Amino acid sequence: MADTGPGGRTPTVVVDDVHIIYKIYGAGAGKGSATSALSRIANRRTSPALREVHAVRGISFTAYKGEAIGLIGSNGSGKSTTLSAVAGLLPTASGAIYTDGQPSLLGVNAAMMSDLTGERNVVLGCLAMGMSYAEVRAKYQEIVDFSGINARGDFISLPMRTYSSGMGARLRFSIAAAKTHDVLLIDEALSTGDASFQRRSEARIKELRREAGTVFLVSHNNAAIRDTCDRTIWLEHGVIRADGPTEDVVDLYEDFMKGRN
Ligand SMILES: Nc1ncnc2c1ncn2[C@@H]1O[C@H](COP(=O)(O)OP(=O)(O)OP(=O)(O)O)[C@@H](O)[C@H]1O
Repeated sequence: MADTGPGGRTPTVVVDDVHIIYKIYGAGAGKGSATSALSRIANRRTSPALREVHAVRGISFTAYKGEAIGLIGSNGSGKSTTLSAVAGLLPTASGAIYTDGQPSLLGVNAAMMSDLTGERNVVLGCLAMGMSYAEVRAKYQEIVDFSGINARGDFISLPMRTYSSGMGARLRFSIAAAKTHDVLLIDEALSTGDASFQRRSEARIKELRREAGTVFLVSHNNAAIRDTCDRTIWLEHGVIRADGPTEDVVDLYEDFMKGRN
């Protein structure tokens, strides 16, 4: 995918008429009432039926090098599903996704070892992103400082299960942001953490963008989307409602949400 696109821009992600369907096994029988659940348990019946959720319905877009793209839409509209598919973590039912380089998904649920200390998770996370031991050593202090985990005591040497959800999310963001990514996918990271961490992470996303990658940001925080992204894609019921300059798309989305309240 080294070819340049219109205007000499380099495409980094091409999503071509993608459909994503979740298959849920054993969710078909019973109406979900307490009595039907009790009767299933009493009769030792399982429910073998298969249900499908058509989460993404034929979306297409091309992302270019240097772009920061916001993904917005109401709950369940398919934003996280789209990001996971671009990261290669979910198969498409039809259509295709092409990426240039390795996309990295940074989600608030990104896997970390809760029984290991923050310190061990930093090392493992960096190694998993392909850094060498020498690079990890060089970056370690910067990551811990950026996360602010040690601001009120030596928390980095405690197991991650003792962290608040905001502290965990900050550490995940700090690890992922320590590396320059070809395609960085961020799911709601900016909505966790306090105001000063949000400011730092917004600044870091801008830096990552300058360092040439493409950034996708899923967020319900429209102010963060306006600050960070120049282009925004609005998804609703798995379909793209608008794709264009952030100001225009967020305005349309806000009008739509006002109309629903
Ligand atoms: N693991 C899963 N199994 C089955 N269905 C799922 C799964 N994850 C998401 N879905 C369904 O897919 C649809 C899209 O969900 P998704 O999480 O992508 O939405 P979202 O726009 O990110 O929502 P939110 O803003 O609430 O985070 C929803 O109908 C949801 O119920």
